[in-house]
Amino acid sequence: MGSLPVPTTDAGRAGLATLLDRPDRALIAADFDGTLAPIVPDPEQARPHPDALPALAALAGRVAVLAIITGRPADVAVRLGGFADHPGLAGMVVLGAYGAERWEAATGRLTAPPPHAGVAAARAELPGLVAESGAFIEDKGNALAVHTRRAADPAGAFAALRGPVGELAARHGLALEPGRLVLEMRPPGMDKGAALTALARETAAASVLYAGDDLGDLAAFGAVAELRDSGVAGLRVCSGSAEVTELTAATDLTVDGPHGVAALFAELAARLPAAS
Ligand SMILES: O=P(O)(O)OC[C@H]1O[C@H](O[C@H]2O[C@H](CO)[C@@H](O)[C@H](O)[C@H]2O)[C@H](O)[C@@H](O)[C@@H]1O
Repeated sequence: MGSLPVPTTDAGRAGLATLLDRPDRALIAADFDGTLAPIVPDPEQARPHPDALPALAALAGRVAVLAIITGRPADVAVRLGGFADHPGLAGMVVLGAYGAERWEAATGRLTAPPPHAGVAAARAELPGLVAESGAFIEDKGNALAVHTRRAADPAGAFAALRGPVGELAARHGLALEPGRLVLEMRPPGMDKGAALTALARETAAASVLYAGDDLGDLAAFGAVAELRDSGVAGLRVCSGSAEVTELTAATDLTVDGPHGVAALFAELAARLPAAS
C-alpha cells in the first residue's frame, strides 16, 4: 500500500474520512476525458489510462455506487472506456451528455432524451462558421463540439470562435459549454451538478467523491459543496493539468491528471474491505 494524499480542506478531509468509514454508503463519480482518459488530439482515440480500469474495478466491489459523469454521449463513453466489457464493472452507471443520458452496466439499458431541434439547425450553419479556423467539428448527435486543439494556433482559434459559436448556440436555444480547447453547443437544462445530486439522493449516499478536470466539472464540484451543506460528506478531486488552472479553489485535493486519479482510486480501494 502506498500513501493516501491528504485533502487541503477540513471538509475534504471529513469527506475522505466518511468515505473510508462507510464505504457501503459511498458514491464515487469521475469525469471521463482528462480525468480517467489522458487528453489526446483526436477525441475518438481517447482511452482510459492503463491503471484506470483496474482501479475502478477494485473500487467497484468496495463502495456502494461507481459512476462516470461525462459530456460524451453515454454510449460513446461506454465504448471508448470499455466499461461494458469489464467483468469487474457490472454495477457501473454512466451518465452521459452532462447527465441527460444514462447507461447501466447491470442491464445494458441506455436512456436518452429526444433530439433538440436547435442542434439540427446549428449543425447546418456550423461548417461555414468554422471554415478556415483550423477547428474541426465533433458531431455528438444531440450536441456539437468545435475543437481547436489541432488548429495551428489552438488558443487563438478558441478565442476567435468563442463569440460566434456562443451566438449561434444562443440563437438556436442551446447552451454553450466551453472546455479544454473545445466549444460545445448542447441542449440546456442539465449539468453535471444536477446529475450528481440526483444520483446521490437516489442512492442515499452518505459521502460523495467527484473527480474532474475541466470547466464543465465545476457544476459537480458545486453540487458536492451543496450536498455537504445538507449533511452528505464530500470530497472534490481535481485531475490537475497545466491547461486548466481554475479548479484549485473549487476542489479539496489536486492529483496529477488521469495517472494521479487512478493512483488515488487504487489507494482508496486498498484501504477498503471487499464487499461480502
Ligand atoms: O465531460 P468529459 O468526459 O470531460 O468530456 C468533455 C469533452 O471531452 C472531449 O474533449 C476533450 O478530450 C479530447 C480527447 O482527449 C480532446 O481532444 C479535447 O481537446 C478535449 O476538450 C470530447 O471530445 C468532448 O465531446 C467532450 O465534451
